[in-house]
Amino acid sequence: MTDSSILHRLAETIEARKNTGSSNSYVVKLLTNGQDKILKKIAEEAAETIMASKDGNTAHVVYEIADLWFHCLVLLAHHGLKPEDVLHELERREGISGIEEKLSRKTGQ
Ligand SMILES: N=c1c2ncn([C@@H]3O[C@H](COP(=O)(O)OP(=O)(O)OP(=O)(O)O)[C@@H](O)[C@H]3O)c2ncn1[C@@H]1O[C@H](COP(=O)(O)O)[C@@H](O)[C@H]1O
Repeated sequence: MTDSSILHRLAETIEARKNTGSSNSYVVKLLTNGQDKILKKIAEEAAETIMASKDGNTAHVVYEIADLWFHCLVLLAHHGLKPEDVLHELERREGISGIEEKLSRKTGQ
C-alpha cells in the first residue's frame, strides 16, 4: 500500500538536490531559477488539474495533481519548509468544521 512516506522521501531527495549542482536534475534547475519559475509551474499545474477535472478524466486528474504536489514540495523546500509543516497544519484543523471556522473568523470569536 502506498502511504504518505513518499512525500517525505521526495522532500529528502529535493533537499539533497540543494547541495548538488547537477545539470541533469530538474529540481536543481527549478531551485536555481528562483521562486518565480516554481510559482509559474504551480499555476500551470493547477490550471491543468482544473482542465483534467472539467474533462472528467480521472487518470489525468491524478497525474496533474501529482505534478502539482511535486511542485508544491519544491516550493516548500525553497522556503526551508517540509511536508510535515503542512501535515501538522492539517492535523491542527482536524475536526474543525470549515463552516464553523469561517463563521468564527467573521464574528471574531
Ligand atoms: N516527482 C517528480 C516529478 N513530477 C514531475 N516532474 C517534472 O516536472 C515537469 C512538469 O512540467 P511539464 O509537464 O510542464 O513539462 P515541461 O514543459 O517539460 O516543463 P518546463 O520546461 O515548463 O519546466 C516535467 O519535467 C516532469 O518530469 C518531476 N520531476 C521529478 N520528480 C521527482 O524528483 C526526483 C528528483 O528529480 P531530478 O532532480 O530531476 O533528478 C525524481 O527522482 C522524482 O522522484
